[in-house]
Amino acid sequence: MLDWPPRLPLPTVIVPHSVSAGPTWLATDRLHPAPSARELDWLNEQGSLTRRLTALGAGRFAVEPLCEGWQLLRDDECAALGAPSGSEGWAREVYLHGAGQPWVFARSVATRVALEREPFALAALGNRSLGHLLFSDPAFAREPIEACRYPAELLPVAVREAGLWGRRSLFRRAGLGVLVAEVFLPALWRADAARR
Ligand SMILES: C=C(O[C@@H]1C=C(C(=O)O)C=C[C@H]1O)C(=O)O
Repeated sequence: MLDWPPRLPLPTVIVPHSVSAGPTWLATDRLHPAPSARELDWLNEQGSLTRRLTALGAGRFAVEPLCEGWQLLRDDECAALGAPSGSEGWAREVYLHGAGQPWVFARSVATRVALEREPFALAALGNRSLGHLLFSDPAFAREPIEACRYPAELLPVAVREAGLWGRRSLFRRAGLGVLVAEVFLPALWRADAARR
């Protein structure tokens, strides 16, 4: 029997998986569905998260560096930094631990061009909190906070989960922009609920 029309093999659709594109960030009052009041309270925190986590953990706060180095920044990061797509920058990824548990995953980035122009000790922080540096220097101005459901594939494997709330904001000092993104992990919500 003639096989006509020929049965073509199912097309293999290769969906390019680009982590370089990154998440879509929105102002916290434009998120849909809207976060709960408790989630918004954390997402909109204007003060130092380091300070708030330290208070929630009754003083038990620690920064655990996960990875740091030069890399090509994601498109959403370049856009927020006002840098050309594919710019190189320093990336610092850490857990912020409260009461001995990872409560927040944070990724902070700045372009190489900006760091060469306006030196800043981002690469030399180790387990000291970046928040102390940013909030103790009045020359830093913070831009509005944006949030998203942070893509699971951008999280460390140990805490990888879909749908976690992330927020970011840009801290500016002269020609330097430090973009700080923080993702709230389930242990933080449990600790916060237990405190209320
Ligand atoms: C920006 C702050 O600094 C925190 C400290 C970080 C670090 O040490 O890498 C990263 C993100 C922060 O949440 C803050 O305390 O608000």
